[in-house]
Formats: sequence, structure tokens, C-alpha cells
Amino acid sequence: MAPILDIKNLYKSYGDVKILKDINVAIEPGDFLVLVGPSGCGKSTLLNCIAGLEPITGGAITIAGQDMTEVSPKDRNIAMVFQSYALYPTMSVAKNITFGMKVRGVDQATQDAKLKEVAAQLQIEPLLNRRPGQLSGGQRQRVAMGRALVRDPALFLFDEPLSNLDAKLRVEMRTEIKKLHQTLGASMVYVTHDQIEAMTLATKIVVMKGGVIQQIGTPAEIYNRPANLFVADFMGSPAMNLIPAKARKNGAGTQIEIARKGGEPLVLVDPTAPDLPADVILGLRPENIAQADVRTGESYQVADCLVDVVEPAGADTYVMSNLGGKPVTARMHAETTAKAGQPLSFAFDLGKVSYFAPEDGRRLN
Ligand SMILES: Nc1ncnc2c1ncn2[C@@H]1O[C@H](COP(=O)(O)OP(=O)(O)OP(=O)(O)O)[C@@H](O)[C@H]1O
Repeated sequence: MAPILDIKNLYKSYGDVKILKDINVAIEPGDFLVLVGPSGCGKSTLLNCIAGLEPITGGAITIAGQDMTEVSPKDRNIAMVFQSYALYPTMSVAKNITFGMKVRGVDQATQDAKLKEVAAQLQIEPLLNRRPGQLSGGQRQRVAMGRALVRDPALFLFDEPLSNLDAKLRVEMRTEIKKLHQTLGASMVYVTHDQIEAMTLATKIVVMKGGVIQQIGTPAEIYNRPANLFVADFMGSPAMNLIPAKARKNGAGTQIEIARKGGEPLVLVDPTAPDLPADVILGLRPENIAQADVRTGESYQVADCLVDVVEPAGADTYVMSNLGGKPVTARMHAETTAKAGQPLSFAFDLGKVSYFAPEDGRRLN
């Protein structure tokens, strides 16, 4: 399938300041691409370049096979939903949704049919005669989406559409956007700084930092095989444990030695590790460290560690121990017997480890 959006060697500068550096990404029709990264990493700028709201400094953007360099925003066959909704306060919901069609000279019957279809899709039929000021944040968000939907665009662009909503509504709207994507099968590009939103919505994630793409992949690829320390640390909550360790090859595999507070170093043996340098950072997600007397799989190795802190969190309990000079978090069952100040037998899932180079953070396995 030809990509619906193809970005090649894109550069964007403001004056002498390079904001986006050699961006390359393509998406297939029906993809939900999420651009995620910390504040200032350039994700909104990239979205604005796709929309044509910002001129690009170098490279090319193609939408549905057509080069966009000379195409104005209104002719790009895209629809954009912003965090500010940008609704017309004096117009009814119905008028807000149909206004764009009216401006484009779409006939009345088509306008009415489209409005009806979209209002049903978004379940906002009872709101059509209200003004935006008489709506809740979530309802306004739906109207803003309705305005985008009536355009039938080749590509939907979303710029942090949920950031003005409270936590509960955010989660509800997130599910609605996901459902909408599933129903429409539309192609979407979505900007967020929220890694959970990225994981739950995306078919494909682009993780950015400092205007440079750090990794492109499915949510599972990004989560299970982060390309570097930045991605490992940024994606996942609580974050992946990143533990300084020494690696040494021996007969059975590679010995991974980790400093342990109040005792001899902890030694794990990884039978399948690649050739590693002497100093590595071992990455292990909290859910890949268990309490040893709970049933664990073959790839687990057991070691006693001193428990520093126990944090019950409802369904799970987080248990912290100091390893490699850092607090390491294990996600355990709520019934864990872990007690602060006492040793506990931890089980580490060596089948799930990531190794990173301390000097530049790149993934080693
Ligand atoms: N018009 C502009 N002129 C100069 N610099 C700009 C302009 N717009 C954005 N920038 C800079 O470009 C960088 C990227 O900004 P951008 O808004 O794309 O980041 P972002 O990742 O979307 O962050 P946020 O989540 O905070 O919106 C920032 O350092 C910002 O200060």
C-alpha cells in the first residue's frame, strides 16, 4: 500500500535555530501515528509542518501521493483538532459543525446529511442547538471532532486534544477517539506528551527528543525493545529500572554483577546475552521483577535483596530495593509479604532484559 503520509529528510529551523532534524516517517492508510516526547521536542512544529501552517526548511512531505510543498493548508485534504477546540462561541453546535462546508459551498442537503451522520457517530444529537458556552469540556471536544469529521479528510491531525480535560474525562475521551478510529479506519496523526495516551491509542509511535526521532515502532516494540536510554526512561509508568552493572562472559552465559546495598554484589547469569562491554546499564521493567515464592517462569533468577520501601497501590504493590546504587522498583501482588527493612527473595526475568551502553545510551541487545 502506498503511504498516506510520507515525510522525507524534513528539516525545520526558526532563524538559525534548528528545531526538526532529518525527520523520516511514513504511515499507511488507517494508521494511528502518535508523536510523543517531552515539552519542546518539536512535535507540534512537526504537526504544523504537515498541516502546512509552518513552511519547512528542507525535505519533503507527501500526502496521498501528492507533494505538499506548494499546497496551501486548506487544499491539503486534512482536518485538524486542537486542544483549544477553536469553536465559534456565537454559533450553535450544528452551525459550528457545518460552517466549513458552507464556506466551501457544499449544498444544503449534503450539509444536513453529513451533520446527521456525524452527530450520530459522536452521540451529540441532543446538543446541536446549544452554543459552545453551554457545553462541558468533553462535549466541546466532541464538537471539535465533529467539525473535522464532516470534511472526510485524507488525514486527521490532533494537537494534544485532551490536555484541557480533567483526568477522568481524558481517559473516557481517549477511549472514544480509539473507538472512532476503529470505526472510521481513518488515518490519524496525534501529538501528545502523555506516554500512556501514546501507548493506548497508537498503531505506530514516534518518540522525539530535541527535534530528533529517537525511535519509531508499534507500542509493543517501543515498550519491549526501547532503542536507547531516553526511550526506555520516557515510555512506561512506573519507569523501567535502569541499573548500572558489570558484565563478564563465563561458560554458561554472561554474568551480570550488580552492587547490592548491605551485602555482596548480586550476580545474575544471562544465558542469551550478546557480547557486552564490561560496563552496561541493565533495563528491567517493574513487572519483570517478582517475589520469588510467587510462581515465576523459567527465565527468572532469584536473589535476596533488602527492601527499602513498600508502596501499596491497590491492585499492585510497588516494592523498592537499592541495587546498583539506585532505587529499583518491583511491581508485586497486593498480597506480597515484603516489609521495609527486611530481606526478600526477588525474582528477575532475564528473558525480558534490555542492555544499554552507558556512554551514549544505545541499546546493545
Ligand atoms: N515561532 C517560533 N519561533 C521560534 N521558536 C519556536 C517557534 N515555535 C516553536 N519554537 C521552538 O521550537 C521548539 C519546539 O516547539 P514545539 O511547540 O514544536 O514543541 P512541542 O514538542 O510541541 O512542545 P509542547 O508539548 O510544549 O507544545 C521549542 O524549543 C520552541 O521554543
